[in-house]
Amino acid sequence: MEKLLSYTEKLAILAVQALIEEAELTPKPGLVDKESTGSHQDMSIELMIQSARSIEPAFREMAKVSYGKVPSQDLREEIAAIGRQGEIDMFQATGGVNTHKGAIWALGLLVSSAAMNPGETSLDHIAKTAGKLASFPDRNLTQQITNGKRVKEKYGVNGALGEAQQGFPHIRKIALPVLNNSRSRGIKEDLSRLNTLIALMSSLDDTCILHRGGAQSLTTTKELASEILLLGGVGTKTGWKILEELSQFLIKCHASPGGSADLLAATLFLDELYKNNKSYLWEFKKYSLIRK
Ligand SMILES: CC(C)(COP(=O)(O)OP(=O)(O)OC[C@H]1O[C@@H](n2cnc3c(N)ncnc32)[C@H](O)[C@@H]1O)[C@@H](O)C(=O)NCCC(=O)NCCS
Ligand SMILES: Nc1ncnc2c1ncn2[C@@H]1O[C@H](COP(=O)(O)OP(=O)(O)OP(=O)(O)O)[C@@H](O)[C@H]1O
Repeated sequence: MEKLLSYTEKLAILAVQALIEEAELTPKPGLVDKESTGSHQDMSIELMIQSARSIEPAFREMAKVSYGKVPSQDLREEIAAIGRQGEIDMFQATGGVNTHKGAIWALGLLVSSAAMNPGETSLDHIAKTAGKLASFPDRNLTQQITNGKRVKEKYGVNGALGEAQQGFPHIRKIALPVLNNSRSRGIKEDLSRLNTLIALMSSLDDTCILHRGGAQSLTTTKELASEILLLGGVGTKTGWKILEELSQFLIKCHASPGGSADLLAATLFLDELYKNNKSYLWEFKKYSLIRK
């Protein structure tokens, strides 16, 4: 019982920590960071941190109800109800500002999956299990029109729901490989994380960008982000110059890569989870040996 509580509690702490680390990563184009509020007039770094902390009880609850289970319709509905309460807590903490709706969705599913698979070190498996859970229908879905729904229909993109249902391919195939590759090339941690965000932005059909800036903003964002990667990343002089251009561009069209920011936070969560689960397994083996 003690082990169960400490593992699920830890998942919630790791998720909040990932959100805070994403918010604090500076600079980030169009997003709230320690030096700028990007394209967001109603947010600040303090608000982002307050918001992240307000979601911890929801993550803890999601982890608790998911522990040792497998994806099912019942669990999908339980997690959705907790997620919706998490959104209410977030809006209460921020005075009605949407700081982390997309993040609650992505991280909530991944926290649930990590709890379903205690000690699992295959991040692929964790992301795909989260995808299976997200694929059960949301039978309590409200008819409320969201920005995401509006642009998904208009531009025919998958958005946050599709990304999750496919098992988070942008995290598995782009973000985690870029993060690890940047680190192994000796690039500083902050720049490695920034390269990861840029890689996500070069490919994601981010409904946040679409709804504020339209199709041309998304195309230009992807082009500039791809150019940074082709130039060797943000650590190069020319890559950094294009990063500045990308930031100015996003601010000019009031657009923000909120979906990529959510997936960066989710990537940082999985990266820490991997380290945690490796030592969790080791502790578990040690404990079994002592018992024997
Ligand atoms: C699926 C969600 C995100 C609603 O999505 P919708 O498309 O209606 O868009 P909405 O504009 O409300 O929010 C979308 C947010 O997702 C992020 N996002 C945008 N594009 C993408 C993308 N391509 N991939 C991932 N995330 C994205 C952004 O942060 C954006 O703000 C979610 O809020 C939801 O359905 N919640 C119900 C509660 C639930 O089921 N929770 C379960 C797990 S917590
Ligand atoms: N550092 C960050 N800065 C800004 N947004 C972030 C950050 N990290 C994550 N996000 C995500 O971006 C989303 C907010 O984007 P946005 O303000 O465009 O949403 P909206 O409420 O749909 O739009 P609008 O404010 O135009 O009505 C949040 O759901 C959140 O998950």
